[in-house]
Amino acid sequence: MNITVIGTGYVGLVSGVCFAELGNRVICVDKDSGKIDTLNAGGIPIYEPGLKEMATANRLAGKLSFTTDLSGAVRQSDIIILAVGTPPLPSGEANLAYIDQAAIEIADAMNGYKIVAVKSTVPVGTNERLATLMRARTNYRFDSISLPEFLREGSAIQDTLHPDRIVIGADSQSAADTMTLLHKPLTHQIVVTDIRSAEMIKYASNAFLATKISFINEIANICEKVGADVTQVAEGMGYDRRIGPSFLNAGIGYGGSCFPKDTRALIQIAGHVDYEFKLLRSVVEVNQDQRFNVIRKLETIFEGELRGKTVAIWGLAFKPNTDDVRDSPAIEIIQHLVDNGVKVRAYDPVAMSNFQALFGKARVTWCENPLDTAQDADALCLLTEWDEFSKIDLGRLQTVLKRPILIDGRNVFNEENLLGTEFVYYSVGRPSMNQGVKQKMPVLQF
Ligand SMILES: NC(=O)C1=CN([C@@H]2O[C@H](COP(=O)(O)OP(=O)(O)OC[C@H]3O[C@@H](n4cnc5c(N)ncnc54)[C@H](O)[C@@H]3O)[C@@H](O)[C@H]2O)C=CC1
Ligand SMILES: O=C(O)[C@H]1O[C@H](OP(=O)(O)OP(=O)(O)OC[C@H]2O[C@@H](n3ccc(=O)[nH]c3=O)[C@H](O)[C@@H]2O)[C@H](O)[C@@H](O)[C@@H]1O
Repeated sequence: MNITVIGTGYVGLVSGVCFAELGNRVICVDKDSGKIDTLNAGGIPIYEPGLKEMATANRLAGKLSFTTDLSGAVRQSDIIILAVGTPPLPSGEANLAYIDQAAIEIADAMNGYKIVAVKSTVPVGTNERLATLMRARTNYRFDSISLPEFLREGSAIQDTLHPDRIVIGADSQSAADTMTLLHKPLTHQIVVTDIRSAEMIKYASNAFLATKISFINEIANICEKVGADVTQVAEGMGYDRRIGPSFLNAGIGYGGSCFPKDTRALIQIAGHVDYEFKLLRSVVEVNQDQRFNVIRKLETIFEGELRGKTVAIWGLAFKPNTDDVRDSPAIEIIQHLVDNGVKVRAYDPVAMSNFQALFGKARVTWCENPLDTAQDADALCLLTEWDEFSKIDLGRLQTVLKRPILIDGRNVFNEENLLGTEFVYYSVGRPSMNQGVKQKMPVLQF
């Protein structure tokens, strides 16, 4: 099929490349000419394992091209996929300005029947509103499809080529059939729904996953007080097929461009129809507070006096295998530290320049590798579980730090790693793992 994908962020680029990989002819469009130039020169504007190789192969095979010419691309295609950003407004609502603009541009470029599918995450009712917007500008017939995306950054190709399910929201049977045919090589688990339900499935899925994370983080916080180990608790829970083992890793809370944005947007969507989503409000609140446990642990160790201390930070991306720092918990943690007179030394294997662009280069010492970062620091905080960090020899690390203090925000290290070291070690919800920490568990009263 001939497909145009509009927007070359994570979603647009990965789905465009994967549709080409499946044998379709794909044109990826972006209004950012810098991104298109990079793509045409064989580069990739995001860090995503395996994407560059697959994009290059399909581009050289003539199945994939990149352009800023939206109308030219639309005219050559039967299916238009919208994958532009829907970032949050200060109110928490999704900013639909980009998608509205793209829909207008598509309508103005129409030259015959097309399917217009929205992969961007949009509030319930948006597809209908976009269709109205387009119908006011074109007499050509088109069908709207809600095509929510469930890929994760860092494993985006695997998630796209082997999805758990594909959701197609449609009000036209023939358009639903065409989209089913397009996705058939990927999975048999194709769910066709009405458009509003498809839009809701996306928000409900992200909100549920965020709920799992905040739930296990609260369990971890209680574990720290009652002397249980959250990793054992999560394992024991996860064998129950009704619960499942994934998304039960306690840590510093979720970040990224989607969970924080989509949970807030769903609260707003509910609010617009006079429903207070109390559970989701708490999920957001718990998540917001969880990152400050790192600071609270530092304060406990330094008896409230952080000013003048040097703290090393390992990891700036919101998760490993991505250079994305949007809503990364590291931002607020570092902000709090520098605001309170702490000298911060930071390192991330791939996300450093994106972090600097967002946070500014001043006020932090940027380092070249994990050990250089830890040099003469009073404490080290691990915020992203990159493989590079888990492979570090803690015996060696101990010798470069001024004081062997390690706050492991992602439960990366185990007892074996710590054996023979003198680390003051705190992790998340694993009080029995705490080393060198004077902490007496209370006698539990019933
Ligand atoms: N990042 C992710 O992992 C996932 C994102 N989503 C959703 O997918 C959507 C896109 O997200 P990202 O890929 O992260 O977006 P992004 O913000 O990284 O990229 C969007 C791209 O669209 C381009 N764009 C905006 N308006 C345009 C126009 N009129 N014409 C051509 N290009 C235009 C921008 O220049 C930008 O390059 C969002 O709604 C997001 O919530 C859904 C699942 C996963
Ligand atoms: O809508 C989206 O954009 C995407 O959002 C998430 O994908 P992503 O944000 O790329 O990454 P995740 O792997 O879900 O991690 C999100 C955050 O949760 C944290 N997390 C995840 C899992 C866990 O057990 N514990 C935990 O703290 C991660 O560290 C990270 O900060 C969803 O997993 C995707 O299905 C969805 O398509």
